[in-house]
Amino acid sequence: MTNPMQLIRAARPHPREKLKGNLMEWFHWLLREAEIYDIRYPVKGAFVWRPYGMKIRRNVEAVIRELHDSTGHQEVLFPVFIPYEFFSKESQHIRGFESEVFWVSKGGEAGERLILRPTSETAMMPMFKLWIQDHRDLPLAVYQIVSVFRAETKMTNPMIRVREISMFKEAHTAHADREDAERQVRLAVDIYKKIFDKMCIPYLISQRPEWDKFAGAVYTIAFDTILPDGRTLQIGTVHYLGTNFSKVFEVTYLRPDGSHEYVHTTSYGISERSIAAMLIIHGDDAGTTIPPALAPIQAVVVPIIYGEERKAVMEAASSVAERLRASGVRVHIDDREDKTPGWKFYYWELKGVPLRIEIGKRDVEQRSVVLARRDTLEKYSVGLDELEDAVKKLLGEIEENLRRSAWDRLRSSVVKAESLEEARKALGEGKIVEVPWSGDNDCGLKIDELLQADALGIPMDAPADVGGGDLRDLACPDKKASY
Ligand SMILES: Nc1ncnc2c1ncn2[C@@H]1O[C@H](COS(=O)(=O)NC(=O)[C@@H](N)CS)[C@@H](O)[C@H]1O
Repeated sequence: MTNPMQLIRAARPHPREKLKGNLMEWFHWLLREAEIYDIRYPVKGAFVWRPYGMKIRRNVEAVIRELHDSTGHQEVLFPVFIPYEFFSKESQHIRGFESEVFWVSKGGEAGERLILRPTSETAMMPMFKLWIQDHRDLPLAVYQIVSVFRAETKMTNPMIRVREISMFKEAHTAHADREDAERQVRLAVDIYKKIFDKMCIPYLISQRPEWDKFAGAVYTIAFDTILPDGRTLQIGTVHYLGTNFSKVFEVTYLRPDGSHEYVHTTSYGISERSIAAMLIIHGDDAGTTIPPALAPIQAVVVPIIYGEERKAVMEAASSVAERLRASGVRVHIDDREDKTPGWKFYYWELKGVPLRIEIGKRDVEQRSVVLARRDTLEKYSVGLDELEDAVKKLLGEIEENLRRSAWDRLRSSVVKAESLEEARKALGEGKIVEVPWSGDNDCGLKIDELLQADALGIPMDAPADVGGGDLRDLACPDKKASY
């Protein structure tokens, strides 16, 4: 049998030059031109999801729901209003969010002070108190995918830093003790790895330093990715909250020995920022490539028609689309008569459709089709008999290539430094630098200051006490000869 797939155009991926210029200018161009999201809505930090964007978002939500529903989480829906007296109970939490809450200024009962949830720990705790009586009610794990509201003081940025976070998946869990709560933390980290792996987003996992953890948390584990301009983006966080919230909300459970104990809680969140990361990381000068698992259209059929053979070509195109649909591929035929094939190629590349199927008169005669990959731009000629297998094989290769090349780029952005000079040089080259740290906070802050950089935290694949290396005194030069 002849090789079912003949390579007819070698790989020559689109350049990524425009992303290196002004990344956010490119990103806003993509959102507008690919009709994903409209940033013209006249409220600061609030934006519109257009139909194509909504389809991408629903696919991401489906992955998030599946991974939560299959690991013991129950989906709930809480009110958007939180009484201020609830919100202000946990001192660290209120300090961390006070300046960012939206207030309901009218419509509440006389004197009732309501805020719009910035996150829902203080909305859920009073209900956990009602739902949890004894150890048999634990562990409790709920999640919701809702809008939350933060009057971000920093500059807002479409889909990345918004004031109505409209795809905020927040999970909240309660446990009998720290050990079980930390089991949940490890489960949450694993769920986030799976979500980002599906989105082909590479990540660094670190435990945030004390001075940069979530307000009210005992500790925060964060997923960061690295954008083409070298900036890091926090795309998900997992918090162990200890009994900080259960104490102030008096959420206890009856133990078998008759004593009452405070529950230990966790919370973990991800938002539309992860979709922004996916679109940017797989972006290029012609648009983006949406990983097949999340692509609203996985294969777009473009009939190549010049003149009278329209009927034969369109019949072949419909038959190819039907066969692929029947095999579970999300496929679309672009049969617009007022657009040329070239225009259509550009249009669907912009929207990130991972695979294009071209069918012309010659293909009909030879009973073959042309498959064009969006990521490498390679083109193959495939016999109709091999259609479904070839399409599925290529979609798998595209996903694998997107993931691997994104990880390669991330790994090449992180270097270890053994001296202050090395660290400074690497930072100057836009790298992420890993330096040994004693774990002492003052030292950590001093390292930030000396290097004029913000610490992401302790790499999670390293033990918590990352001490070691002679840079541990870096931040405390008075204790040691300076460099
Ligand atoms: N203004 C924002 N716009 C878009 N995404 C945001 C914004 N603020 C936070 N996020 C995303 O939401 C995730 C969770 O937010 S958080 O503040 O870190 N954590 C919480 O709110 C916890 N209650 C867990 S649900 C962050 O990791 C970040 O990826």
